[in-house]
Amino acid sequence: MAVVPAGALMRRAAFGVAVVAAELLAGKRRVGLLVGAGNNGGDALWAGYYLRKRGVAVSAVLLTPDRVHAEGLAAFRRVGGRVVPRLRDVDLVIDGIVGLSARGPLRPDAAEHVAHLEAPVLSVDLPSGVDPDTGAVSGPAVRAHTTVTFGCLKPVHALADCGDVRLVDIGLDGELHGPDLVELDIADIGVAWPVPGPEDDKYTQGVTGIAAGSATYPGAAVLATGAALLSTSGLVRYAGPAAEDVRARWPESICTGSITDAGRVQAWVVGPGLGTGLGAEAVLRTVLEAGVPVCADADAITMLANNPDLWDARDPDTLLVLTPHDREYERLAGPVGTDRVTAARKAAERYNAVVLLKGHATVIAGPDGRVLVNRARSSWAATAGSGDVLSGVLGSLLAAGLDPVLAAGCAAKVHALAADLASDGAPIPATSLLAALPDAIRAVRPL
Ligand SMILES: NC(=O)C1=CN([C@@H]2O[C@H](COP(=O)(O)OP(=O)(O)OC[C@H]3O[C@@H](n4cnc5c(N)ncnc54)[C@H](O)[C@@H]3O)[C@@H](O)[C@H]2O)[C@@H](O)CC1
Ligand SMILES: [K+]
Repeated sequence: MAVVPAGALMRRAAFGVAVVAAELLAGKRRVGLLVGAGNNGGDALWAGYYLRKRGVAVSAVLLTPDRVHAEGLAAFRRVGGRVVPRLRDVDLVIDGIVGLSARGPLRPDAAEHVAHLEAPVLSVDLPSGVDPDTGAVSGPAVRAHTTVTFGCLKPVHALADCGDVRLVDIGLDGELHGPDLVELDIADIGVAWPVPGPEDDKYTQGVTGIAAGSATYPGAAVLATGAALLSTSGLVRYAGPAAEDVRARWPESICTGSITDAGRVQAWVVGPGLGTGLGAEAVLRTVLEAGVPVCADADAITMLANNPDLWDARDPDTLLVLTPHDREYERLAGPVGTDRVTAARKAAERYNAVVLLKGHATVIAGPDGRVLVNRARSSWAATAGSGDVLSGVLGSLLAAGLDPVLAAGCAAKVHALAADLASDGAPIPATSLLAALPDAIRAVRPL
């Protein structure tokens, strides 16, 4: 703002909104603006100005007429924009209610206008009512078909549903500091995913150990072992009471009934279906003492939360990835609350571990402060056994020697992708998600 003429950034932003609006209109001609008190409303008014100049009919509801962007309103009126009490018969709504300074849900009068909309909504910067920093929705909020944002993506775009997000360059290059959150894309994952080279054999690619399952829950062991087998070409060892079931389903795995004769591994997965009794505690202790990276999931997290003495089994330099859902997180570190990034960071720091907090937006925090986010495109992965598959994938990436934050990010993304591919619009069990892992890995691998 110090180096460009006053108002220039807003007009660039608004021009970007108008271009996307024209594209969404696809020849239709009536646009309605919802205009709030700040610069977000100013953007909407200026977008209305540019659309008017293209011959679009634009009407605007001023939610706070006494606090409106004065220049934007004057420009809008100059080209024949109309101020109306209520939007009627429009083909597209531009949401300029609140932007980056928003706090809390929509106020009742704004909520009332939004509740009756039938046309698709194009949100300026973010869907109003969604928290810009956390993506939390704590009351009425706009549901955006498309969001146009400026300069860089904000946390809300990675954490919440903003519809199709379009980024408009307004000339901030060089003025922005590095990102607070990173979302891995397919190319990042394709480059990182371990595949065998000409010099490799079954041992050089990392041996994954699976300490999971019980007489009651043998399926968790079968799913986690299968996921590890399908994710990399390294060997997989299973140790535990589900050895018979695992061997029957996965003859290529090496199965033993007890952790004590499992043999050497390069990483352990511990917890899925394991139970929380004394035997399970002994297994967890053995795994933590092994001095190799550990992915601790499900019952392992519960045991670590209930019995802090177990932490003493771990050499503090042993890499640990914890993969809690919200209830498991709560046992470890208290309620997650609405700020999932801060929650994941807090637990990562407290336990000197990588924390993968599961959710529609999965947040991964490293003890070094790095944070990755992966927003699933669907919710089909929210099914029983899905977490067992995730931990198996993650364990095999740890065994292959991937950095644990990267391993967690790659596992979360490929897991979500496998759910999408398997589902194709219908509910799926975790076995189908598992079966889709090879397709998901093929989809991220470079050509
Ligand atoms: N900072 C920049 O460089 C640029 C900012 N631009 C726009 O400016 C926006 C930020 O503008 P402002 O800082 O003026 O603030 P906003 O337009 O986000 O909010 C305006 C005011 O609304 C009130 N408010 C907060 N929460 C509310 C709620 N839940 N319901 C009703 N009212 C609420 C507050 O009094 C707040 O100050 C960005 O989102 C973007 O659209 C763009 O023009 C491009 C350049
Ligand atoms: K908005």
